[in-house]
Amino acid sequence: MKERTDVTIDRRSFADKSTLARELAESVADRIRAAIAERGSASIAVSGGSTPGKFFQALGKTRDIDWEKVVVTLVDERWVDETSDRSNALLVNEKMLQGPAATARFFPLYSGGTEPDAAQVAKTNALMADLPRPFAAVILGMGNDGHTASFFPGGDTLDEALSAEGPTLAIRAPGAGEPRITFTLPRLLETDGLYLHIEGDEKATVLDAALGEGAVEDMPIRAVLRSGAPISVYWCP
Ligand SMILES: O=C(O)[C@H](O)[C@@H](O)[C@H](O)[C@H](O)COP(=O)(O)O
Repeated sequence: MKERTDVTIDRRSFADKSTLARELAESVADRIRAAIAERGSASIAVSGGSTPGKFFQALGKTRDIDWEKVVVTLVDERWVDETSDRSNALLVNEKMLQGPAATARFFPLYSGGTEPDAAQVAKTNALMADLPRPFAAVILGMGNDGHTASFFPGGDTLDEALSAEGPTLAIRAPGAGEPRITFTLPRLLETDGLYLHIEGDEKATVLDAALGEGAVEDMPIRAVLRSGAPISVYWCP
């Protein structure tokens, strides 16, 4: 397993958060432009949380992208509406979909109500039927417990999340706070470019542990790292 991950993981280190944000935005912008040139449109799926704000701002300011042909969605979402400061959609709207990127379309994962029950998830999945496929870029984050997207240790639908076509499903986990909705792993791997954006020494240590031996259930990001899909890790202190 180690040999296989070594050849597919490209680890890049940057001096600081601003440099990382700029370089990641440039790489994702290249993917978006290439997808539009090849397929006429582009979709990207981004992570929420505390890490990606600067990257969102850098990407959203990029002028030489035909943003009207771009659909932005999230790899996962907390089941809260956009008035909540826990909303990943709110973060994307405030940080990325301003200025040049304001003409992009945003496909939310949250579809209303207090619980992601079957009817609500079906609504989200119906919307995602219009998402350009494959993704031009998928940008993952990682928690210190080894989760990525909403693939949490102890997640009640973790097995399905890592194997089903989806495109999305509900998941609840002790470490997740609210109930969540997440794209499934097979669907996230349908991408021209797969990125992992992490910052700080603690997360570098967590990634090293995830690259070692151990169960996927303990650190679900292992499912991504062991998938054989090429992944670019963007890290800075
Ligand atoms: O909604 C979310 O919480 C995310 O999409 C999640 O998967 C995130 O990427 C990690 O939890 C890292 O979060 P931080 O950037 O806050 O450390």
